[in-house]
Amino acid sequence: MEAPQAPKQMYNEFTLASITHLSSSSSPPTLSPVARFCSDSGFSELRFEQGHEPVNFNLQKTQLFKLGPTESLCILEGSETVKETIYSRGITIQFRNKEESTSFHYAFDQCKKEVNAQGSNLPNGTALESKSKFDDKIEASSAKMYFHYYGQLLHQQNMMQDYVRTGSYYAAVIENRADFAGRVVVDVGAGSGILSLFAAQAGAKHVYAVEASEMAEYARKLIAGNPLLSQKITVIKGKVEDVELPEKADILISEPMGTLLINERMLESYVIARDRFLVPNGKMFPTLGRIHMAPFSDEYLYIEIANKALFWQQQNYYGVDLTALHGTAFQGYFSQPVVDAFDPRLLVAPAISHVINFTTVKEEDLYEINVPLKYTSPVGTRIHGLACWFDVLFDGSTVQRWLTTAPGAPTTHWYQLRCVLSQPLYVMPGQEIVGHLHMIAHSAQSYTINLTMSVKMWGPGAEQGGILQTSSCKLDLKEPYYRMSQPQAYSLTQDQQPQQLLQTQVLICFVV
Ligand SMILES: C[S@@+](CC[C@H](N)C(=O)[O-])C[C@H]1O[C@@H](n2cnc3c(N)ncnc32)[C@H](O)[C@@H]1O
Repeated sequence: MEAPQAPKQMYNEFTLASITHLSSSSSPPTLSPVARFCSDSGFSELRFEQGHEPVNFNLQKTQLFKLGPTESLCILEGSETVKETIYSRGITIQFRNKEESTSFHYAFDQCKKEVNAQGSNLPNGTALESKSKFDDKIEASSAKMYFHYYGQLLHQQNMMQDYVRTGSYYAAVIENRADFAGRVVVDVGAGSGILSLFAAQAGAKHVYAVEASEMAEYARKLIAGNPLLSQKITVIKGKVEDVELPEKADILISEPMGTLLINERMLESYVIARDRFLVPNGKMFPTLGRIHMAPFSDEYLYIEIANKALFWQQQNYYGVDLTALHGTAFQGYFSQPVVDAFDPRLLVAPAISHVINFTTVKEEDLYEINVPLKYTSPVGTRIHGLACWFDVLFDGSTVQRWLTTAPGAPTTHWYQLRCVLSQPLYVMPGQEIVGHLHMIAHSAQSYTINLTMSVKMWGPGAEQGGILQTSSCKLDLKEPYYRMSQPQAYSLTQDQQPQQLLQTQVLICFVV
């Protein structure tokens, strides 16, 4: 067969013999319509012009089939939704001759190739073509910023310099040599490659270090700089959702934890890597994670946040009354979770824990997490919200090791997180606090948090379960307020019973 002649110009115009819309096949075919490849609207389109009403087919979603030498069928997938049913649109094209048909098909294929090559770099920045499970659920702009961040050495250094974190990983690996020696390891999100190097030190047979960001190049360099270990490590640049590995892994190692454990949504990638690469009953380091939640009382923090909105209470800011925006600003400040290291004496009751077992959890289970809350306050105080932190377990065959981010424990770069209520709750000693912490994943690699806390009636009538006060807030885990103070000595004027609370905290953090 003769190779088709390239059309003189791409994005060409073709005069056709006729076109027929499949959805209105009873109407007579329109004569001498024009088909044009263009990108006027920012998308690459195939435009059919017939009279006044052009019909546009987005090339990303369009397929072209040959029905005969001069007849073709053009289908635009899923172009219309009627009552939740998705319909495609189709047009049969009659060409004036074989040559024009060939030329049109060639132009179509070339434009299609260009569109696919552009991928997520389309003019409006939207990724129309889903390439992987990751791209399906994560906004391209978020992923771009995320991997740009991790592609920089300074951010990898920041994590490596968290010695609580990195030291715990090192100890967990080296103390559990038996789990690594002679085994195939996959490092999920290898970053600088540091965990791969630990695994190689522990005698791994081979380590596949999978890293999606530009950091993969630095990891190669770092690993090559350690020749005794480098023979055993292969760096693979790509997302764990997409890459292929030559063999299955006996053990996965990863550091997929974000603020509150779940921020960044990397746990999902860890679970996908498990399903793609791990042998049945293979090990995962870390093995499980727990989110701990406890009510707290912190008058200073509350006032600090409320005061931020005071700016908007000015009635004469260069002659302008700002008060119309005070309410919005006030709510805005309370929609930011606070990240800092706080004194554990601020906790009002023992924590409740939500366990995520990485070896069994389904990826979808991480899309929405709902934790019922129930506490009894041992003291009378004002509750300002919910304090949260996490820990992970390395369930080694030799040693079980925990890495904790609890308040009062050595501070990590994750600190702790507090959801602050704009309406604090008053509790009496012995009163019950109930509520929910509801976390819903969003496409910017984080979660929307809905917190509701209620204080049940105390005293006569409490058996009826009446509710006195309810307070709730909605926060975006992606937009925290980094307060980052070191633990401070809090004065006893905050209605605290330090000794009792300290004991509570010790119980929560270290009895596992
Ligand atoms: C928290 S850092 C940990 C880096 C390194 N493992 C360490 O412990 O120092 C997470 C790393 O995983 C990478 N990453 C995140 N999601 C990924 C994915 N789906 N596929 C491959 N790498 C990913 C990030 O680019 C980042 O370098």
